[in-house]
Amino acid sequence: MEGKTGEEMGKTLMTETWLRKHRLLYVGATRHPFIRSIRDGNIDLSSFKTWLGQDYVFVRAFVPFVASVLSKACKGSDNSSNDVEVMLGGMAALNDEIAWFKKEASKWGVQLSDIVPQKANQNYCRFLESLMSPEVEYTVAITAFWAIEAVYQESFAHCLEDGTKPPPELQETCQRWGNEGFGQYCNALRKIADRQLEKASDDVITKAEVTFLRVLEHEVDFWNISHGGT
Ligand SMILES: Cc1ncc(CNC=O)c(N)n1
Repeated sequence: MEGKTGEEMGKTLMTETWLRKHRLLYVGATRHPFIRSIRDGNIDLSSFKTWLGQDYVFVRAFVPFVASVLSKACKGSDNSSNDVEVMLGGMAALNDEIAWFKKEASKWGVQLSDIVPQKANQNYCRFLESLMSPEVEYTVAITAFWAIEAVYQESFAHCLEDGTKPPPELQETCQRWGNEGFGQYCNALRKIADRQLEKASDDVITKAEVTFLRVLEHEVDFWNISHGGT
């Protein structure tokens, strides 16, 4: 064992522990009926349009959240230059994503300026705002960031697996979050979160775990919007 790092010895990282412990909720967030209906090709297109408009609102609120995590990274850790680069890549992708939402909305006849955020969306955005407070530790914020991205990555990658038949007009959506590059980006965020969690106090670890669970719950509620939730 001498000279080996924890990872080489197969030490279980915190995110792995949580994904096992909270498996049911994680599966609920990543295998939601909305995602299943895309994967199986029987999605009702009005649900898709609802999701599109609501997600645009969410993504706009997500940008300042990402900026706040990036700002915390600059202040904190010794590995900050790696962390900042990973997140800057995420910011660039968000710029592209907002342009994509506009293009997609016009394709589907969704008027983005008319979107009224639904209750679950408002709650999720308010939660993001609470995480932007300077009192929220970098470790807690990066855990939330990873979880938010990972849910979308895993959900849409699921729609691209062999034997699935997402409608051709939704392929691009699935690719956007289900592609390999986005998967690698999520892994990079996860590594940062695990590294931070390894050196965190019990108190911060507990806060991060609660935050992780809140993200999963908000994601489930968000998917529910497209199925007529409010
Ligand atoms: C509700 C929700 N969660 C996560 C994402 C993925 N992050 C950025 O696009 C998203 N677009 N929407």
